[in-house]
Amino acid sequence: MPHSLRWAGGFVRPHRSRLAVCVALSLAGTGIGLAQPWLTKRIVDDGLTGSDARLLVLLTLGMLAAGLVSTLLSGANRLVYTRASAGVLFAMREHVYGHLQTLPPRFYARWSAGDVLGRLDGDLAEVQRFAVDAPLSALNALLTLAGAVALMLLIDPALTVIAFLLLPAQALFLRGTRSWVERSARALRDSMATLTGFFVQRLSAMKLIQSLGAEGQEADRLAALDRDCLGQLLRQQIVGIVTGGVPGLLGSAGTAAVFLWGGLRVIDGELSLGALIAFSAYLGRATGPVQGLLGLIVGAQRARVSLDRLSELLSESPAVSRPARTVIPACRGGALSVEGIVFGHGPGRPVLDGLSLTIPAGSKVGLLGSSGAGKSTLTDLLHRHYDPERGRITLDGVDLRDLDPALLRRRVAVLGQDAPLLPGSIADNLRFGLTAEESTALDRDTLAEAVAAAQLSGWIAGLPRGLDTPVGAWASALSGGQRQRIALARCLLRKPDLLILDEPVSALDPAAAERLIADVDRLFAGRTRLVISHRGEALAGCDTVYRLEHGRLVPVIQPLEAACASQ
Ligand SMILES: Nc1ncnc2c1ncn2[C@@H]1O[C@H](COP(=O)(O)OP(=O)(O)OP(=O)(O)O)[C@@H](O)[C@H]1O
Repeated sequence: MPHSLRWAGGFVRPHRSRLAVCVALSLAGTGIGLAQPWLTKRIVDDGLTGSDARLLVLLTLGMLAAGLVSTLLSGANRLVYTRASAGVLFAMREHVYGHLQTLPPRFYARWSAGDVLGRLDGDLAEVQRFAVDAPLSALNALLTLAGAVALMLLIDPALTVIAFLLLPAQALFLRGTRSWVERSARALRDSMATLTGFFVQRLSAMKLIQSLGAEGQEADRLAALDRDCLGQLLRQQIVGIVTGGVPGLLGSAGTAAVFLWGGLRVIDGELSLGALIAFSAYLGRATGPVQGLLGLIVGAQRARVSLDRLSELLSESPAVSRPARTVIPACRGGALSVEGIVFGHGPGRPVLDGLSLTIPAGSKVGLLGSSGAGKSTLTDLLHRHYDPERGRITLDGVDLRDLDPALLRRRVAVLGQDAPLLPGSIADNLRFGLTAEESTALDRDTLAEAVAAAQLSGWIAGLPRGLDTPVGAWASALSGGQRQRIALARCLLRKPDLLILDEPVSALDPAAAERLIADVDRLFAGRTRLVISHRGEALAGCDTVYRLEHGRLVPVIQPLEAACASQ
């Protein structure tokens, strides 16, 4: 927790001056607010009782002016506060998203999108609220309380002691409910994350749900999740009612005691009526800050749960580290050398076990392997999502560990089987990943050339907005072949030294597959290519073909058709 609080504090610090302005504005507002009961006392005791009409007018005008200034101050305060608190939230979110971008595919295989989203959204907001609001509210409450208590002491010290006699009991009660509050907050957060996860998964699998006629079951599943979430919400409300209600009741008991004791003293003539009215008004002013301070105890307990949930996300570490000093390769031919690498997804279970592979610059090498043999794992290592446990991989003679990962991924392009696109236009997808300068330098003619080379010109010419046609949120309006070809054009624009084709034709019919491979061979002729596929047509024309077996590569010497058929 202290570590997590320090983490949250780091985002609040840059907004210190804005928050100080908020404190100053709210203190000024509080000061003006505190003058009001005093004005009331003067109106009752001096204006009314003393029958002084001129003083009465002056005091009521003073009250009006105080109200106006207080409204202006509170408006300005809200604007400055929103700027600071939104700034903190966005900075925290950018930090967590930045961290998520460093995590390996293994993380995304293990964590559900809903769970990550729940932490990125609800938990971050909870922490931000607490990190910004707690110090402000505590300071505000303490100062308001100090002002109100000072004035209450001035009016009647004994009555002040009576008013706050039950305060320790209120604080002790809230400390005692801590684990209950934390359990209910965590259960609610988990339940909401499950609901978010449900929508994320189901929306992307809607076609499958419809094709399997599973709409009814899915509606039932959602209703069950809703019921669980409702149960947690009600539980949270009960926690809120109890943790707010019991201290509130104790506070009311204090107020009742003030009226009883103070009233008796007014009857005995030991206290003026105006003094009791002013005292009770200050007590009213003090009740808010007291409840606010007590509420902070519960807020801290809830924020602790969210901080813990965020810490779990932030403690996930990247699988690879950036080199202390990056090496710039002397040449850029795309020669690849894999030297006896060992790698597994869990301890003692190597997927690649002493695998070696040499691809001379400019050659085309094929790779066969049954499902689960480790082909995608090898691709992930070549793109440095992971480092081998033993052995090394070099590109143009430089260990991948010594290359800037961003530069490596520019030089090694992967054309995978599902070619995902991002929301935006076709042109946006083609430019995706280029730096701002590269993107600006990329004119429409170059884009059109890449599109023509990837055999997309005819299709794009028929689209109403050409290259600016949006591909849709999940690009589901495009065929697998169209997505593949957009991805191919994108690869072309990046001019990689090594192109890895990981099951590039699995979504295509044989004729389309043959055309795509012929186009790749034409467009990337002379560049280094590693083609991973079960299909003979993808491996045709390879200089060498290997089979991945038991974590190692063996050269395929039999004819390709026979080798593919045996997969
Ligand atoms: N994130 C992961 N965590 C644990 N095990 C994993 C993970 N990713 C892959 N594996 C396991 O590693 C082995 C190799 O998987 P990989 O995806 O590399 O195989 P593949 O040859 O590409 O298979 P396919 O042709 O079916 O895509 C499999 O047994 C797989 O279950």
